[in-house]
Amino acid sequence: MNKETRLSLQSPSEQWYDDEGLEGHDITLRVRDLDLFYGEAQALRGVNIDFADRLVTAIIGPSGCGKSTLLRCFNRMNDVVGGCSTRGEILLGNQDILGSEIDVAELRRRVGMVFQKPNPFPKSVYENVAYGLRIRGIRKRRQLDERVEWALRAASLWDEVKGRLGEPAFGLSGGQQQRLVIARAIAVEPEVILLDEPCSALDPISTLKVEELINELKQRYTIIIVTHNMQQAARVSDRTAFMYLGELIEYGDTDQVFTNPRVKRTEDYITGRYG
Ligand SMILES: Nc1ncnc2c1ncn2[C@@H]1O[C@H](COP(=O)(O)OP(=O)(O)OP(=O)(O)O)[C@@H](O)[C@H]1O
Repeated sequence: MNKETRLSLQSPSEQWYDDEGLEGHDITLRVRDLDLFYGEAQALRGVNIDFADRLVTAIIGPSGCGKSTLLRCFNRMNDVVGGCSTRGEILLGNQDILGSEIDVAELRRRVGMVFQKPNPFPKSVYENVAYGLRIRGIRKRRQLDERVEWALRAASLWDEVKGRLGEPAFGLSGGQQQRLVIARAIAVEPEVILLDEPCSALDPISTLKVEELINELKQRYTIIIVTHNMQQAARVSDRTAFMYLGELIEYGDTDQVFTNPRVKRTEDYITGRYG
């Protein structure tokens, strides 16, 4: 985003947009003047934000501020909500993903999503990861085996499941299921990984494992995480976006946002004055 665009986004002390930490990173997703309506109700208001490759960006803000709505725009999950409409642009590379000509299945391969509750398919551990690969035309058993192993290793799960690949995924613990879902997403080589409260249903040890995994995965992907947990946002993210009532209020380096927020509203939220 050029400086003029940046400045035009800021009305003093109401909003703050700082993209200084983004140098040296490719911008994967560019959101421009994004408005979203559920019927008559406006849930996103003029959102402008860039997300960079090989960084983790946390989206924080009080309940109902539009975090999940924004995240769901990135792989068109809002399409299934009747009466939902958008204005503006979201560019993935050079392509506006809100366009009607977009192949939504291919978009969801490029932009993988992990939800609050682990949602493995009712299939074996192996088939959960192999499923998307088969859809992409990989049929040879050896190739599938290699790719499944690679994804499970990348999701830090291989050692725990290598002896039970044929068993139902539902037999895994919640934390293992969440890492399996992450393996399923990365098997098909996405560019962006969306995480919507990925640890809220997990115990502290599983949470730690998923956070460690996020830290490893960021070496290869653009990661965007919605979380209510301030400590988690501070631990796992490089960049933080604070939203309030559908607007992006503050965006900057995570350390700066947490230690020296530029907008009073961000400070109030971070210090627990509301939300
Ligand atoms: N399917 C829907 N239909 C109508 N309104 C919706 C729908 N989903 C969300 N909303 C509304 O849009 C606004 C933003 O909701 P959203 O779920 O994105 O917020 P959030 O910040 O993720 O909240 P939370 O932290 O509680 O998950 C809220 O006012 C919510 O009631």
